Amino acid sequence: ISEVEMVKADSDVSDRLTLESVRDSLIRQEGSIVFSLIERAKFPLNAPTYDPSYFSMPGSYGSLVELVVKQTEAVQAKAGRYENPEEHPFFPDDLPPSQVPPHKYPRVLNPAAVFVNVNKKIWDVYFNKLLPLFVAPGDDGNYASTAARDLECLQVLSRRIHYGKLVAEVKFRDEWKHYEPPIRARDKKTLMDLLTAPAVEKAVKKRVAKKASIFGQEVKVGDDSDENKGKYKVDPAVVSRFYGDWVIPLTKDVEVQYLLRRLD
Ligand SMILES: C=C(O[C@@H]1C=C(C(=O)O)C=C[C@H]1O)C(=O)O
Repeated sequence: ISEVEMVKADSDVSDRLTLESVRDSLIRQEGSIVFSLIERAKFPLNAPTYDPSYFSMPGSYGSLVELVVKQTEAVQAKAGRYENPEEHPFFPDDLPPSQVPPHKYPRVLNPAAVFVNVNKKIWDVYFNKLLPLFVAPGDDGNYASTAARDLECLQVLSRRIHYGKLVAEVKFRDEWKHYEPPIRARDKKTLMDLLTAPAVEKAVKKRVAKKASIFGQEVKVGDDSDENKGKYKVDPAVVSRFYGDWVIPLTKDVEVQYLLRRLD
């Protein structure tokens, strides 16, 4: 493929970038998030996964979940994962460089987008606010599998929340005349008001609750009893509240942070 075709393909991608296409992607990602939470909820809390004193090995990894996340990110960094502007590591310091030939990702975002990473906050919110609400208390010893499920949840949440960069980019392109003055004035409040769509947020919260109730219901064959009605693998109300309290606000935080750098 020639350089000219490459460039053309690139501009096609940014031409296709619309608020609708970005919102469609966010809707699809809801399914991945709900499924990942359901997978994690197959295990109880398994507190030793998060306890730095549970194990020790050379190098300072902290807890088992930190070991799994740091080492997995190191492997994935070598495989080129973080060259993709849609991927964000939880432990960006000391990551090894990519070992694979560079892929030419379409340049859609302002290059300053790389400085926006809210994964520290996502880590804190996931382990301290969300996890205790949707997993059963207890310990079944499956710590490695538990950490693997946590990593999956963290990665899909991070992807969704950092999609705020793309959301902000389309909103800026559609209405740059409105966005430019508050960006120059570093007026976060006005930016937040401009990018907020209350009706969309309300629909998102309703839809994720519905997805959690559909994807997480017990499916029985040959049993007409209502015994399992209303029993879900992950409580739809918890998912909806988590979206409203954290996922949406963090996405908007990413949007504002990105917009503040949009004219750099
Ligand atoms: C993502 C968007 O921006 C804001 C954040 C939303 C979200 O995180 O779901 C929804 C609506 C907006 O308030 C959007 O407009 O779609």
